[in-house]
Amino acid sequence: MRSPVREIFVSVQGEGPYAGYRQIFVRFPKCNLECLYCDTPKEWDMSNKCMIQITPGVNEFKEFDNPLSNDQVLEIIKYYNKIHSVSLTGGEPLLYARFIKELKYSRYPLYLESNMTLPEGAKEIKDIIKYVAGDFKLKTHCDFKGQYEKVFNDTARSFSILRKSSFRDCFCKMIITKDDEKENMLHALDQIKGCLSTLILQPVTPAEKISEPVPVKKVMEFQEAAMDVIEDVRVIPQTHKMWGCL
Ligand SMILES: C[S@@+](CC[C@H](N)C(=O)[O-])C[C@H]1O[C@@H](n2cnc3c(N)ncnc32)[C@H](O)[C@@H]1O
Ligand SMILES: Nc1nc2[nH]cc(C(=O)O)c2c(=O)[nH]1
Ligand code: SF4
Ligand SMILES: [Mg+2]
Repeated sequence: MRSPVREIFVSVQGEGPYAGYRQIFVRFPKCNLECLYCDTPKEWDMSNKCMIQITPGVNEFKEFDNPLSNDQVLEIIKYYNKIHSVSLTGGEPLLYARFIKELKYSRYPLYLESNMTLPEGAKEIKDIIKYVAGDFKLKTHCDFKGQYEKVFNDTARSFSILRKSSFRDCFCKMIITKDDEKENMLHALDQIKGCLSTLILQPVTPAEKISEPVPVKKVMEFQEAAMDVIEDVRVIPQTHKMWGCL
C-alpha cells in the first residue's frame, strides 16, 4: 500500500508528557479540520516530494517521490538510531489509518498525534498504537459549520476506542485560547476522563489567526477545575518552539 507523506525527520517531542524524548516524525499531508491556530501548512498536492531528513538537527533533506510505500517508510524508520517512538502526525494521520496499519512491524513503537474526530480510523489501528496523544478540540478552535455536536461525539468515541490499557498510554491535549470557556473544557473532559492517564492543558502558541496568548489566570483556573475530575492535569506549552527545533 502507498500513501503521500509530507516529511520524515528526527526531533525531540515538544508537547505533552513525553516532551524531551527523541522521536521520528512522519508527517502526513491534509486534514479534515481547519483549526484557527494550526501551525502546520495546509497546501499540498501529489507533485510535492516527501522531504526526508538525512542528519538529525540539520536542515538538509533528501526528496522522495510521492506516494511512498509501507516498505519505504519502514526502511526510513530503520535508518535512524536511538529513537523512543515514531510520531505519526500531520495533517490528520487517522485519514491514513489503512496505511498506518501496515506499519505494525516498525523498528520503534508508534505514537499517534491526532485530532480524534475519525473513530473509524481509530478502530483500524487501535491494536498497534502504543502512545495516543489525542486532542479534544473545543468549540472556539475552528469553524465546525454547525456540526460541533457530531465532532464532539466522534471525539469521545475515538478516545473510548484508543483508551489507556495495559498495552497503550492515552492522554489528551486541550489547546486553551483566550476565548475558551471552562464549562466547555469540563464537558469534554467528562466524556473521556476514564480513557486517560493525563490531561495536558496546552496554552495556544500565538499564530496567524490567533495572535493573542491566553491569560495565565485563565489557564490556572482551568487546571484547578480539571483537577476535580482527574488527578493528573498538567500545563505544558509547545516546548520545541522555544529552542527552534522542528
Ligand atoms: C499540527 S497538529 C497535527 C495532529 C492532529 N491533526 C491534531 O490536531 O492533533 C499537532 C499538535 O499541534 C497542536 N498545535 C497546532 N498549532 C498550535 C498552536 N498554535 N498552539 C498550540 N498547539 C498547537 C495541535 O493542537 C496538535 O496537538
Ligand atoms: N518537536 C516537535 N514536537 C511535536 N509534537 C507534536 C508535533 C506535531 O506537529 O504533531 C510536533 C512537532 O512538529 N515538533
Ligand atoms: S486538526 Fe491538527 S492539523 Fe488539522 S487543522 Fe487542527 S491542528 Fe492543524
Ligand atoms: Mg507541530
